[in-house]
Amino acid sequence: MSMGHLAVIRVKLGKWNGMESDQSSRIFQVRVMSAVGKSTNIFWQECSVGKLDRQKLLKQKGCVVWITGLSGSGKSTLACTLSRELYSKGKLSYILDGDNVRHGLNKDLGFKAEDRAENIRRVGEVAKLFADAGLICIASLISPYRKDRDACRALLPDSNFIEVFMNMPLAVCEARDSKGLYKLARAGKIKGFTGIDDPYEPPLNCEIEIQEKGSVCPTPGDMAGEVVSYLEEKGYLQP
Ligand SMILES: Nc1ncnc2c1ncn2[C@@H]1O[C@H](COP(=O)(O)OS(=O)(=O)O)[C@@H](OP(=O)(O)O)[C@H]1O
Ligand SMILES: Nc1ncnc2c1ncn2[C@@H]1O[C@H](COP(=O)(O)OP(=O)(O)O)[C@@H](O)[C@H]1O
Repeated sequence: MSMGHLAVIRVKLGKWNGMESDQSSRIFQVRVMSAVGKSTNIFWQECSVGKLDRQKLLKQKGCVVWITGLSGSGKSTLACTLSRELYSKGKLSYILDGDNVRHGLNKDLGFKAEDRAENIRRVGEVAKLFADAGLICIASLISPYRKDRDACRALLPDSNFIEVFMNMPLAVCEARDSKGLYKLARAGKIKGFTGIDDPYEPPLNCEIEIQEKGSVCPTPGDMAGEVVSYLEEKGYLQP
């Protein structure tokens, strides 16, 4: 038995020292003490309301839509358009945007490789909780390193992590430069800017790739439509 994961065993009937009993169902629980990371002497707490119950209530399935790409590639635009489109269909989503999360939960992190890794790890854990809550969690971060994104994927049952790669050429992102950051990076005023002097590792097996057709970028509505079609096809928008 993995000490990190399986913390509660349910046994039908029988008496056993050290077990708690639920009189009505005659189901007994063994509470297993675990050590996870630096936490010792901890117990997993079960609740009778589970993910399936919440999904039934919300009439949808919890999952993570993870949008990755360069600054200016359209991550936030897709996230917002998708959230609005889902809302209009009566589906509940929540956006975890890198820029926003760095205003609170991750305000102690910068842009060194280890800070970016910790940024992605924390958002991956929070996204997992949102998916467990039954929501369609839209994570929108540069998330430049493949191994960090793959670690987030590994937190969830495989099909519940939908990686969307904003495959926009650097030249397009730089020409947009809506925040003026590329200009500062080119002038050497920002060091370690993704795509300029810091790496971006494209996904090898993403579920959805958004790219130009010819040299025309799909509209925000088209990009969101592609993700909604995927979610519909895979049954995420049903109980
Ligand atoms: N050095 C450097 N490199 C890249 N981006 C930078 C940097 N410094 C600040 N910014 C701004 O921070 C936003 C990216 O934050 P993320 O949390 O998504 O980044 S990461 O996933 O940890 O790499 C990013 O927002 P987006 O443009 O929405 O991607 C930038 O506005
Ligand atoms: N599909 C698109 N077509 C045209 N312009 C877009 C599209 N998506 C985003 N943009 C524009 O590009 C800029 C950067 O988009 P944004 O969503 O902020 O990117 P990111 O979150 O990846 O940094 C914004 O000015 C936005 O309006």
